[in-house]
Amino acid sequence: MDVLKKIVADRKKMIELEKRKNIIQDLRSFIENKDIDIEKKKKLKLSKSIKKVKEIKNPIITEIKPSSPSKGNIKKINLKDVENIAKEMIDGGCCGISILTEPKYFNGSYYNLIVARKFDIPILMKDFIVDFYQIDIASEIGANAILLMVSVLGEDIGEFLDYAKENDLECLVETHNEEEIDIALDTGAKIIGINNRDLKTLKIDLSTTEKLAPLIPNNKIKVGESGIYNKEDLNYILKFVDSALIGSSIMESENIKEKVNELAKK
Ligand SMILES: O=C(O)c1ccccc1NCC(=O)[C@H](O)[C@H](O)COP(=O)(O)O
Repeated sequence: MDVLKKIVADRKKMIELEKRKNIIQDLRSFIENKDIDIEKKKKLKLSKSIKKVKEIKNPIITEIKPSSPSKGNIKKINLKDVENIAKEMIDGGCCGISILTEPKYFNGSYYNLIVARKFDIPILMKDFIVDFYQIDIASEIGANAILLMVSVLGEDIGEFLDYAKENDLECLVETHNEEEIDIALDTGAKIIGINNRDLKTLKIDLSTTEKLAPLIPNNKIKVGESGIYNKEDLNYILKFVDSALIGSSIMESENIKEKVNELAKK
């Protein structure tokens, strides 16, 4: 079984457990104790932020990613660290923060998203969404956008987009090839991601963005994802898309604020 299939199979089992445990109740209590105005934060829009930042800086969505199947452990972090990392990313000039919430393979957590939610920055809930229940969670914890993967949802992705819209969530619709782009375009997705990482082999090929971006009309917001390590990689990717999603290289950095600042500077 390839990595993506394994992640998705495990995620489906975990979600059934989360439903049985009524995890939404626990998340609500945690939010209450943090005194965060979720309704106010939910008004932030990732799409708007990308467009606005693009005029002055490189619009980068920085990712809080403690571990991954390709890298293993990237940075061991607790909730206080998450808060500090989110602050450093914002001070460095990111246009949005992506937060991994998948626990088994990425060591992510819904609680990581909630503690970063104190800041006024659009937040993308990065998970392997296979069930509407996860969209309910994203909405409860104040995410502004969610990731929907064509490789996981196929043609069903339209229903997930509609349900996300009903919940006032923007969607980053992720694609890896021409067929997936056709599906994304058929659904009317507004923000389309191109992942440079082959999720079966985990190999990175930055030229995926160059090959696929011209297939997406320019009235869409295009995001190049994965494998961006330095300014040269970023400048190459931003020749074809509006924004870039960067995780590992920022998380591995000793000084996150400086690294984000260096990348975000035009
Ligand atoms: O990152 C992985 O190893 C991975 C493996 C299997 C499925 C998804 C995976 N990553 C998800 C992502 O799309 C990235 O976290 C994101 O684009 C940032 O990538 P990077 O800058 O290369 O960490």
